Amino acid sequence: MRKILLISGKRKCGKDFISERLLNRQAIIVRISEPIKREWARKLELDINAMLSDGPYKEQFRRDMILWSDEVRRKDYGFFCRAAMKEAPVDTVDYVIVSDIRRKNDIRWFYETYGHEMIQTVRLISQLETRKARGWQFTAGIDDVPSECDLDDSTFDLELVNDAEDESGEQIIDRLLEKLQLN
Ligand SMILES: Nc1ncnc2c1ncn2[C@@H]1O[C@H](COP(=O)(O)OP(=O)(O)OP(=O)(O)O)[C@@H](O)[C@H]1O
Repeated sequence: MRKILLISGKRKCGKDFISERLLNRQAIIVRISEPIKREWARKLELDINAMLSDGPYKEQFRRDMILWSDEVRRKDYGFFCRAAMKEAPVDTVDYVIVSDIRRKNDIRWFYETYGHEMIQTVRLISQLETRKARGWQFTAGIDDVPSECDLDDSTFDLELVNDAEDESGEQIIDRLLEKLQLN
């Protein structure tokens, strides 16, 4: 593993979309939300595949998962970062893309665990209109809590606007690779 990309951004700004288009470059995607969803699915006997997909199924559990995972994080802020990295075959690839960075403590855990040289932070930004067109609507308890807002005042190695609809994602991926010099 040579580099870890930590990708953050508000809901529907394209974190999964962009991460998936980076995949053919000796990379895997790691999602911090995965161990959370697995545990939740096990406890409540939910459909784990629907929970992991980007469809609407997971949305009905989002608020409760935030509350429960915050409780776990209060005792151990790196718990889910550690679990997600442990589950993934990170040593078989050059690049690890963490596609759902949401908190300052997530970034802190990666810096502390892997060192600053290995980490690049990326913030995706989309206008409200774009996010609405992609299905986002403001939800109290989700859009106004730390899991969505903690990184609003942070700085990143790279901020990238993802407003243009570009099914191949090629333009934005080229800009990302060029800026981060990952080619
Ligand atoms: N540049 C783009 N061109 C075309 N469609 C896009 C682009 N970026 C994102 N989308 C589409 O917008 C929708 C939301 O993107 P995505 O699921 O990646 O967002 P997200 O940031 O991961 O959201 P969440 O935080 O809710 O999981 C998806 O249907 C995706 O295909």
